[in-house]
Amino acid sequence: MTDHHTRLLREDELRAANTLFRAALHVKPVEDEEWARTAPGYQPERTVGVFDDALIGTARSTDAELTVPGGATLSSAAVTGVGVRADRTRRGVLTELMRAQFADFERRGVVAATLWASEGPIYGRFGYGLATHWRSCTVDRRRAVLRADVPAGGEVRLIDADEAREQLPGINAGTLVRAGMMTRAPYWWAWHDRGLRKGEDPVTVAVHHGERGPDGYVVYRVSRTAGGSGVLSLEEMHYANAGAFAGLWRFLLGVDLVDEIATGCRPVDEAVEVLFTDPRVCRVTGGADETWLRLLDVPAALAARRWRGEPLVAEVTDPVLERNSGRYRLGTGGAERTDEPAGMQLGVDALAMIYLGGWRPSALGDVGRIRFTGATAAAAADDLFGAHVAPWCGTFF
Ligand SMILES: CC(=O)SCCNC(=O)CCNC(=O)[C@H](O)C(C)(C)COP(=O)(O)OP(=O)(O)OC[C@H]1O[C@@H](n2cnc3c(N)ncnc32)[C@H](O)[C@@H]1OP(=O)(O)O
Repeated sequence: MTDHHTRLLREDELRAANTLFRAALHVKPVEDEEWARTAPGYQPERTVGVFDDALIGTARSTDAELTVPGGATLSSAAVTGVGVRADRTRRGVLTELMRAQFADFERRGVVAATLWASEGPIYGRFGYGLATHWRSCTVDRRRAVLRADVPAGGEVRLIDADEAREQLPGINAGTLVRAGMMTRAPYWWAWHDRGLRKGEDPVTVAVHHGERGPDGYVVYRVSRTAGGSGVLSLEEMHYANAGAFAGLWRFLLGVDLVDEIATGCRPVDEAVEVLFTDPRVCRVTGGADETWLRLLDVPAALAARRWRGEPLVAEVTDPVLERNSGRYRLGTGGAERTDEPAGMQLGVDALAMIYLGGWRPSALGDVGRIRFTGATAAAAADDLFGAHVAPWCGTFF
């Protein structure tokens, strides 16, 4: 790119960035009242802009801690709000935004970045890899009968938007048990609060109380057609334990005037159908990629996660952040740089795909994304990177 400059935006420029982003998504600008509710969702010093004679591109992030296999967390950035003016696309503005963000993340010691991609081909070239997935189901509520062995769960109580603002951050923080889950900054909760207070259908928040207090919640809307059939759409369900999961489902099945419960974006291995005497009352309705992950500091990321099985040397190539390229010995003792010969060779985007356990390394080997040397390397990599639980973020940003 020529004739441009890139910098962090000032507070009085954030609304223009929001308008630009919305226009890039073909959505009209927010009104004044809505902007007052939107602005608190912008973390200061985290919105980048590219200018020529005006603002032509923007991207922002919020700080988060990302859970990795084994339960440790990484300092991370949740990237969103990426947009380039329609008359300035395909001339390197996004590339410049990514460069500026990566430089800022490096300065601040951020180890990983995640995002929800609007389109699949955009972010791989910058080293992001598709790391987590979701699936959605519809439960036929009138036919659904819980099995006798499903835990009873505790009491479920409705709370209003003010109580939700106060209580949900604490409850959510106790539920981040899966790899791929992230802490939510106050800026994220400001955005969530806005969502609770707008829209045609009322939003309901219900909290589960277990033996040790609040340990899960659901956020949902119910829409009813003129013919009278009702659909309960789950916007969020988070729980810290099996009792809360069962207790929340028991509550949802009891909500009146509902024919179907649409789960929204859930973990691919969440055993919803197994709750019911007839698993077929739960129909899988969709699935897609959830978050993309960029490992910005590969040595720190590899050192943080748990490894199982026999050691293996991985040779990583990172054309964008060259400092990450090199060989790493991975094993139960940890991860460290080495000169030993490699058993697997892969790009940093493929490393991001397998890092949280969302893909088997051997499956990526089958399609040419990872090269293995030696008869046992693929199986060893599957053991090393294997996760017992499917990674899932569960936070939209
Ligand atoms: C995390 C989020 O916020 S997701 C939301 C992302 N934003 C949107 O989808 C809004 C609509 N789209 C846009 O604003 C822009 O088209 C962007 C941000 C996706 C891309 O911005 P651009 O400035 O055009 O990207 P840039 O010119 O740097 O492209 C770099 C490369 O990516 C490719 N590329 C960029 N966008 C796309 C795309 N949507 N599909 C396929 N390839 C793409 C370009 O062709 C280019 O490839 P090349 O280097 O081989 O020529």
